[in-house]
Amino acid sequence: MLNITMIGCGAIGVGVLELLERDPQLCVDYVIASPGSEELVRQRLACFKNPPQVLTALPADARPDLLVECAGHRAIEEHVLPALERGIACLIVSVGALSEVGLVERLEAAAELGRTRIELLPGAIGGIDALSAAKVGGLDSVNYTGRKPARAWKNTPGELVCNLDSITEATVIFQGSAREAAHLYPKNANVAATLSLAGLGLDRTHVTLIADPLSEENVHHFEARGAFGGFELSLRGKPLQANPKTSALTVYSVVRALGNHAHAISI
Ligand SMILES: NC(=O)C1=CN([C@@H]2O[C@H](COP(=O)(O)OP(=O)(O)OC[C@H]3O[C@@H](n4cnc5c(N)ncnc54)[C@H](O)[C@@H]3O)[C@@H](O)[C@H]2O)C=CC1
Ligand SMILES: O=C([O-])CC(=O)C(=O)O
Repeated sequence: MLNITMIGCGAIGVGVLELLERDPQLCVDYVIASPGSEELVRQRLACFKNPPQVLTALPADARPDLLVECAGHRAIEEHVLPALERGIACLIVSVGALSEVGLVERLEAAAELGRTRIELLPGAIGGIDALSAAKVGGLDSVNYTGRKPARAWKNTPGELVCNLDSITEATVIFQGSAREAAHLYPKNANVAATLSLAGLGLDRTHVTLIADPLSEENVHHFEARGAFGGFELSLRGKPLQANPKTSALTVYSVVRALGNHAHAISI
């Protein structure tokens, strides 16, 4: 059995815990919450048969097999970097945090120091295996478009581009590099960052973000061209009820990755 620590327990975290209840090979012992939110998180977990312990930091003597981040960009600096230095293998969904200049190198150095690894999860997108394989032969272009219902862009800079409550047609709210998208939209452009880290890099991956009042889905579309040929993928993700910014596939991606660490066959 693998002992797991989970950072953050919101829409993704609760969804993951619900699914892991079925798997005797995976046990989440600790949930790390933001200071001040511990009681709220304990209430969220009250319905679980064996709720994890809720803390604000990993105890100094704790030695989980895996740490999985489901919290947000700040959690990478706060929890993932120190855990890597302590030799704890980490899986993260807030991949957009790696758009901060120098953070990739610091994570690499921390993992080398701790003789461990950090795994960037695909989250809401697919095709990362093919894209990163295509990169080996050389890529010419990767273009990504993220289209979400207007409500998913609340409390983002998209509110300065258009009135999200009154737009009647799909409206482009951002065009630029994946690095800029991930920085401006930390809760909506992790996919852009993941595609760029697998492919052409944060500065050469072109990103378009769209608020679509007529859509009920989070649609992730990308096209890649290179020595391998070309491919395009359109993924129409169902948003989570608990957080319309986040697609349900992100939860399943975390559960799949954790299962792959525990089970005899990984796929
Ligand atoms: N790679 C991907 O495809 C996707 C990645 N994400 C990432 O996952 C994150 C979480 O998504 P949701 O669960 O939907 O958000 P949420 O807002 O429902 O839950 C996040 C939880 O983490 C907690 N939290 C935030 N910062 C923390 C910290 N530094 N330490 C401990 N706890 C912290 C919050 O209090 C909250 O309870 C997003 O912010 C985004 O960065 C989200 C969707 C897709
Ligand atoms: O969950 C999704 O659809 C994708 C998402 O929020 C992100 O890329 O940050």
